[in-house]
Amino acid sequence: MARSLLAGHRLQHELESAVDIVSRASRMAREIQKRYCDATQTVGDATTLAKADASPVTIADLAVQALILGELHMLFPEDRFVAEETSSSVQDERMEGAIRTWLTQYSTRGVDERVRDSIDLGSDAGGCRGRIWVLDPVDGTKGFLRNQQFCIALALLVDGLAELGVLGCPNLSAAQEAERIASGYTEGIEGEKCLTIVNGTDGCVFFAARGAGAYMQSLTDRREQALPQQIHVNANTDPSWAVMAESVESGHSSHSLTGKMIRILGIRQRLGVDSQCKYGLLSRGEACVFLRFPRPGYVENIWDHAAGTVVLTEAGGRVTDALGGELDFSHGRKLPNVRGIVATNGHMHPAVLAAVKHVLAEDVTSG
Ligand SMILES: Nc1ncnc2c1ncn2[C@@H]1O[C@H](COP(=O)(O)O)[C@@H](OP(=O)(O)O)[C@H]1O
Ligand SMILES: [Mg+2]
Repeated sequence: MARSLLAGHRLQHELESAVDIVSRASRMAREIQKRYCDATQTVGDATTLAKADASPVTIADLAVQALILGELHMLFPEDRFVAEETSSSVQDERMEGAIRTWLTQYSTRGVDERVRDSIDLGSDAGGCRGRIWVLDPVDGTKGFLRNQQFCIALALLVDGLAELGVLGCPNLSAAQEAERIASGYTEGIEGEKCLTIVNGTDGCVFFAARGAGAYMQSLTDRREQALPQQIHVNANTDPSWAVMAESVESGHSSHSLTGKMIRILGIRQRLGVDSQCKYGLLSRGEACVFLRFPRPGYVENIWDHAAGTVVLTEAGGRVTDALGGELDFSHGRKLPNVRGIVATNGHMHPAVLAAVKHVLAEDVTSG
């Protein structure tokens, strides 16, 4: 696995451990999803509750956070953690018991007795000093509840710099071309295709270390199919071939703005995918552009981009804000002063930034 690929790398042990833990957490989350979620969005009562911001939080978020932070803390006791959930979302003893049952099956290091403590390890303020693991336990919670794509995203910051990134994508097949189908997630204009991805049977995990490349391996139990392979962005600059990935949820990213941007570029294929799976898709060459434009005033969380940024950058791509500035994960739990996320295969970055700038300027004038 990561062992042979990164032999001698100074963060080899960290990356190997992270890939192992995220892979187990991904299998666990997929099993929880299979059990509780269906395509009609009916979700078992015991698994869903509303946080103050009304986003759905499931047993999966909490169990994944407890598993990953609990195990990393045992391995690297001096390290700090920034993660999305807190133990205040563990409603009652029954829910805690359910989480513990899942951990007993998927943890190899016995974190099951300390569910709440493990979850609350993730409350660090972040910043520019020391080693900080950054976790989104279930990124794309809405996709999870629709029984579609979601992702377990883990990064390691060292003195504010994102050094490692791991993306566990339980429903994204490791096959180079994930099966796509037409989707009504957004309305395109005539001649535009709006697509989404069909759940695969194996799932995959992406991982990267700064300076050492990006890799992907299948989450299948079949060892011969689980060998890691190095991945690269595609070299495409032809818009007629290009695919733009974006959020399924228009509340997370304006489909109207991204539509205007791709029309300037001449891109005709839009791919709606939840979570940081989008960074993975660009990293293995299946999409050229990922655009994200939340409502003005929305401030991004570092756990929504840190892992994806390392993977895509190491695969040869670029990630910036709408003005072309690098994302800076050293300011705490948030990414302040970032308007829009622009990720590309690198080759298309200048053209995409120009189109983004044009549309945003028009938006301000008309707005
Ligand atoms: N109003 C909003 N605008 C932009 N992003 C939002 C949002 N509400 C939630 N999000 C973020 O968008 C992420 C999902 O992005 P995507 O649409 O690409 O799947 C969510 O991650 P979680 O699902 O981990 O909460 C959450 O952090
Ligand atoms: Mg998220």
